[in-house]
Amino acid sequence: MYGLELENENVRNYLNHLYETVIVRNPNEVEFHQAVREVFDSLVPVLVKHPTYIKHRVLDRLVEPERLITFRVPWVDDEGIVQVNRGYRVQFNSAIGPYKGGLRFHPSVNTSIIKFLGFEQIFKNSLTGQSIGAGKGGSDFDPKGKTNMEIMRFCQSFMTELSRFIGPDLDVPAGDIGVGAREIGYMFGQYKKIKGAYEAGVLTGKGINFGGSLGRKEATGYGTVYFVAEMLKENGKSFENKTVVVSGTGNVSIYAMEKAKAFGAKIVACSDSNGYIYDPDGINIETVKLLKEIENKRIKEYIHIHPTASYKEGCDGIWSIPCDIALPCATQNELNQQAAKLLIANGVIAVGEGANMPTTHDAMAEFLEHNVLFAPGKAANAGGVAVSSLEMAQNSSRTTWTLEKVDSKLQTIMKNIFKQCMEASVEYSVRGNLVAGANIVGFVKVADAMISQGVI
Ligand SMILES: NC(=O)C1=CN([C@@H]2O[C@H](COP(=O)(O)OP(=O)(O)OC[C@H]3O[C@@H](n4cnc5c(N)ncnc54)[C@H](O)[C@@H]3O)[C@@H](O)[C@H]2O)C=CC1
Ligand SMILES: O=C(O)CCC(=O)C(=O)O
Repeated sequence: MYGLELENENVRNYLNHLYETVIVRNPNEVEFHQAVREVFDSLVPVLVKHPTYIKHRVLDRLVEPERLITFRVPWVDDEGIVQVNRGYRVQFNSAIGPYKGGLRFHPSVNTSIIKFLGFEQIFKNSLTGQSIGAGKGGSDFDPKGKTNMEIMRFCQSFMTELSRFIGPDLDVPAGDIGVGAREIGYMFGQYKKIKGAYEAGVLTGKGINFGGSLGRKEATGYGTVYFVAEMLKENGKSFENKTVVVSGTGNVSIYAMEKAKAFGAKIVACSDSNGYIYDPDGINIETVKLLKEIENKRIKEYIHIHPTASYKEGCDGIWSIPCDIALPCATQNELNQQAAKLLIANGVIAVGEGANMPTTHDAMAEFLEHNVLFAPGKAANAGGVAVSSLEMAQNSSRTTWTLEKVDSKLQTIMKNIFKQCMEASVEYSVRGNLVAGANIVGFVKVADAMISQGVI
């Protein structure tokens, strides 16, 4: 017993020291520090049991991206004025496959955001069971208020530079915040023009008529709900007749709402970056799709179509609405400790992260302490990148699968992820702690591959 405590302490010291090094080497990158801290916290028992990971300095290597590329993105707006943004691609880890991860266009994008997202992607992509490494990228470009032609010119300029660094067997970007099928289409067109070849597998999330996969658009949101459904089932519960609050009204949120509703839940609230709507009768998802996917309007317009609903400015208030299940699906650190306390006081039974790191460290601790079922983003939102990998498989074999086939594979993948996370939580004596389970399973596969491939 004493021996184990000593080993635990040695491992903790090693991790604390490494964490300090990460802070010193990556100053001011607070989101990246947060993502690293969460993973380190979970890995103590793994390193105690398998000191070989320390001997091979796997974590020391893992926290250092293989490559971080930044570049200038000049473009001309509709007034003929030259604008300049900054582009990023982090190629974090290629131990188990080509770099894979989305592109985010949002004014908040900086090195810290891109690195935290790329770091998360290592474990997430590993969890999918597919052969995909980890990358992430984007730009501080703000798509809000830009015309279609401005978006196209920006995407073309962005891809002109990015095209030097990507390829179907090298690095395969996709969408994220601010990047959907339209942007992927413009970037794909530019890549094709530059390369003079039709390399369908260079991007995923493409339009269905030029190599995109059926079911990719829905995959992240549906996958999140499939994962949460497994977590509820394990605890003798389900979505049936539950009240659900979902933040965001983007790609992930809309399809999480759609699947949760199909599973018998009532969605009472959703948001955008300006505010949130509350509809005690249940949100009409077709109206949300119309406003957001077709008309590109703010969510406050919803109340003009459904007068039973109300609208409030500001996004944080959404967590004060009583619900059984909360699905944060908008952005990082959108659910803080105060919000967690409110949700708990109002009787929340489960939280599923559709977004990447939407829950702050303190808020997550609050949920775990109060036995709220908690599905971490790395596991719960892995369905998107998993179906991206299925898109790559279809592109390589020049085939197109039916929606039923893709969705059935997605369900199997999400069930497997849940099962593995659960089993790891049991093996390492933290039964039901899926944060630890996800970090452990995601880590072990990549770590073993890194050791097998030598010091590179
Ligand atoms: N698109 C995908 O396949 C995947 C996305 N994710 C994550 O899911 C989250 C949402 O991504 P998407 O739905 O693709 O993006 P999106 O651009 O389609 O939608 C983002 C939504 O979040 C809202 N939002 C943005 N900033 C906000 C803020 N500061 N406060 C409140 N709301 C805000 C926007 O108004 C919008 O409704 C992100 O964290 C992303 O990294 C994770 C896995 C895959
Ligand atoms: O589909 C992909 O490649 C990436 C999805 C993504 O960016 C994510 O999982 O956060």
